[in-house]
Amino acid sequence: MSDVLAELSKVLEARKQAEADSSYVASLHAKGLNKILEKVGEESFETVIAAKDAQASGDNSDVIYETADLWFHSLVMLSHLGEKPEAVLEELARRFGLSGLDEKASRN
Ligand SMILES: N=c1c2ncn([C@@H]3O[C@H](COP(=O)(O)OP(=O)(O)OP(=O)(O)O)[C@@H](O)[C@H]3O)c2ncn1[C@@H]1O[C@H](COP(=O)(O)O)[C@@H](O)[C@H]1O
Repeated sequence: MSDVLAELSKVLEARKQAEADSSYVASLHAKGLNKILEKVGEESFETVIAAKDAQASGDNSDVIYETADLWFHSLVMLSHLGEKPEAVLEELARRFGLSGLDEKASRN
């Protein structure tokens, strides 16, 4: 796992015990899963818009910023559910070498 992801994961874990008025992450946990999912949905939408704008303008800076917001809120969601980012990385690692088309065919 990247150092950044590992470091952020540690901070997110610690924030589950923090006071809501001193931490944005703690305030999301205090508001509950629905609020966290609302943020994931909002950031997904903003990422899609930023990608369309990037295609038109040739400038990727906003799509990088919005993708960081999306990844961050997805990590808060996993943390709220008691999961670590390693679980997602392990799932991606499991898929190495498995073509998406072959995987889809195996389900049909
Ligand atoms: N990476 C992030 C991060 N990315 C985005 N955000 C926050 O996520 C929010 C994004 O929401 P929006 O863009 O919708 O802005 P908004 O309108 O203020 O949001 P709402 O009022 O709708 O909640 C902003 O408040 C950002 O500051 C983050 N907040 C925290 N982190 C990391 O989490 C750590 C712990 O943060 P605290 O819990 O606040 O100490 C920090 O040290 C950072 O490493």
